[in-house]
Amino acid sequence: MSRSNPRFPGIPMPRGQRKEEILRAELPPTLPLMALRSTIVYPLGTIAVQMGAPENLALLRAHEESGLVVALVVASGDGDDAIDPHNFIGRVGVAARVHERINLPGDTVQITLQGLRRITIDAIDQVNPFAIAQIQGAKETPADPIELDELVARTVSAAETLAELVDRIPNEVPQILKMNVSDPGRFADLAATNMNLRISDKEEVLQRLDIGHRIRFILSRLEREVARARVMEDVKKQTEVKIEQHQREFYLRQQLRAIQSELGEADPNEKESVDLLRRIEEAHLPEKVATEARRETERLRMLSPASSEYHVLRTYLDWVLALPWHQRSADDQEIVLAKVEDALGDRHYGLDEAKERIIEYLAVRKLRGGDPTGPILCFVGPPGTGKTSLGEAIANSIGREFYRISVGGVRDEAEIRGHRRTYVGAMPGLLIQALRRVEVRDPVIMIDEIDKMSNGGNAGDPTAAMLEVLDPSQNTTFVDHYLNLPFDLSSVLFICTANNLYDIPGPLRDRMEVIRIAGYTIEEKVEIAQRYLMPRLLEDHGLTSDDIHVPEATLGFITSRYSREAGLRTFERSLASLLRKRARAKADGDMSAWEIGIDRAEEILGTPRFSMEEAEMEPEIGAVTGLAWTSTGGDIMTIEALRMPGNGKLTVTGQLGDVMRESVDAAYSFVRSRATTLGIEDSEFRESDMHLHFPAGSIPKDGPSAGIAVTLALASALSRRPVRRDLALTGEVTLRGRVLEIGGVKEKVLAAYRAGLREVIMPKGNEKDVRDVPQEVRDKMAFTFAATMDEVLHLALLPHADAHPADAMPLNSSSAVVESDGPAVTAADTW
Ligand SMILES: Nc1ncnc2c1ncn2[C@@H]1O[C@H](COP(=O)(O)OP(=O)(O)OP(=O)(O)O)[C@@H](O)[C@H]1O
Repeated sequence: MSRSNPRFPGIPMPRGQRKEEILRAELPPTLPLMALRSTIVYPLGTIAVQMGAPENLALLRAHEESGLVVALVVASGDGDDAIDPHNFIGRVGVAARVHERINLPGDTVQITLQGLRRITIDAIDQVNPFAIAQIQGAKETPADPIELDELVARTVSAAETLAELVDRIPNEVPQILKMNVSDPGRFADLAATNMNLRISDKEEVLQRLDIGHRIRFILSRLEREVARARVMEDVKKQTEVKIEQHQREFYLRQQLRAIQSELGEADPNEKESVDLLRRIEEAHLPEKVATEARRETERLRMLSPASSEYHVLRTYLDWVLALPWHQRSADDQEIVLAKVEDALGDRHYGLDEAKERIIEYLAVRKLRGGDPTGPILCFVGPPGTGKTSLGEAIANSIGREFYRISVGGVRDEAEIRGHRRTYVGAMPGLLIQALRRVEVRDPVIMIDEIDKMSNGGNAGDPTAAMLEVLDPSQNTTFVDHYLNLPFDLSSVLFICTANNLYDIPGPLRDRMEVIRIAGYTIEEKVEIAQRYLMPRLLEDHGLTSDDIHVPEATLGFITSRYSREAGLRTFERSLASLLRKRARAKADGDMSAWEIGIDRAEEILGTPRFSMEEAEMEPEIGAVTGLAWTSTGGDIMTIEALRMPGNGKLTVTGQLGDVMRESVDAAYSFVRSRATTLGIEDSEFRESDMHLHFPAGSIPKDGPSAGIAVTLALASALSRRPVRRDLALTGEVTLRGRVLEIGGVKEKVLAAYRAGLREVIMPKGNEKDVRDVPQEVRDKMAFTFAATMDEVLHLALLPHADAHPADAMPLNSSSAVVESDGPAVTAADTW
């Protein structure tokens, strides 16, 4: 009995039957069929296999006698497929003898198989419980001897190369092959067994009865393996070189560091990068940020501290580490609405609608918790009306930091989004700077003057960048150009402020929840001064109410004669001037109680800047009081029309925009069309020139809402009929005389009221807007809502008055002229 040689499978131990005996042995006509899945034994070879398939186990159980001979075949497919023995009919198998059975745990039996001869399966006699096949010895075709030599030589040479290149193939294999060249069939089987072919190739070798074909097939497989092994070898070599280089550098660097530290010259770069890496770990940065920071630290280590790049990188890392990636002061869920309500109420007079809407907005934010989508709050109103202080109060009451960014005049996208690091002196944008300053990621950031941001230009569109900052659907991954890393801005509560809603770039305006703050009446300002401004100012100046007392009448005098504005800025400044005087005196030892009467106030503040009653009340020809709506609130404005001999020319002066100029032309045409009704001779138009002037010429004016005032002024001058000056007008007029709706009603009415006027004519379409005017003002004023210009003319134009000859007579130049507390030139004002 031969045993398997463990070193060379298929080479029997030189014991037991000899080859000739085996080949000569008679085979019975039927043999039990045993299908193997992952291996095969060729004639004269020996292998040990473990049997687990039920049919093979059944076969072994049925034939326990020693020396059992079976027909071995190779089953294709994977292990789970059932085997149909009929598939093997016509195929080549191996008659093999079963030796040595060893029972193993788990219903497995290990047997040793010795291959005897190739056989062909002719038929299947039985299928269950194991198959029995009719067989006969296979007839092999010998190879062409000339071709054979070459094939064998090439196969041996390929085997030698492979044995050299591939570790799995023992170096003795080519030797064994050489020793068996005299039996080419056997030679081929030995090569197939020892050269590590896959099972499908081994099966192919088994099937080939033509010896020449068999060897050629093996040769093709070996040559393919040689080619593959060569490629693998090359790759391996290259990788080894690389690894060697890395290792070399690593060891050298380690040595360098060891030497440096021995000499007390430890690399400062090294220390710095170690320190940075520690800070990166401690900062618990988001994973992406930490990875980037680590990478940049590694780069820093390589750079010379003297290089400019080193400093750029160092500053960058400082920015990354200083930003509040996680730090928060409070959660949206923690907002206590009652506290906000108290804070807003405690510090602000009136503004009921604004307060209400702020509370509603915060309520929604609180309910939505971590998902603060929704509109952006925007306070719109004239300067000094409390927008900033509302923002501060909100931040305080919800326990957040407050920060103000002014974007007025910003024309470069980089101011918002930062410069790329490649620029010299690059910095992050305003937003990231603000976050570094406040050190938390959830502050209240007030973006001031968003209406004065210029949109578009060579340097990128700041509006688009602003939109990305403010839009809750985009700002979770806001990427500043300098940082080049996404920062989540969604926890920031943004509040924008603007003086003029219509100057806010459209895309931004669409996403805003606008809260309008219109301005205060004199009475309101006095009340605010008593309740809020004075106590605060006293404290700021180190005074108490015992040191100085400013009675209500004086407060009213100061606000109407020193500041004519919608807000409280100038008023507050005037009061501060009073208190400074008092503080100085107190510092000099004056401990008396100052009572500030009107005279005393005038003494301290100087001559009043505004006359007592601004508006002219006496009817005049060609002078009309219009109402304007500017970015500093509402204002009254006199429009003067003058007729003089000439030839029908119309001159307009006073810095007007296109829309206003066109409305003057339209007004002139309308007046001509109503000439008969107004009692104007047709010759008047041909023989007179008209000059229309809008005083306060330094302030640009535009918009259509001066329409009815202009028409009235022209009609008055041409018809020589006086106009009522105790009323103010606003409204757009069409060529055919229809009066159209205008904006800014509340501001305009408050301006008229401040100027002492008690009657206003406005378009019928604006009747609804009067609701916004404070009740106490409404109660004291009369409103007329006109649908047509004819109604306006009827109401405002008085009958001819001989006392007012109008021809070429200069108008009273003291007629009310707009005075402005704001800058000399404000943005496009709207009528
Ligand atoms: N309703 C109010 N009650 C009490 N104080 C007020 C009120 N409105 C404004 N103030 C005070 O007026 C001053 C100016 O207000 P604030 O600075 O908030 O104005 P603003 O609207 O932000 O102006 P700007 O548009 O110029 O920034 C502040 O001292 C503020 O406290």
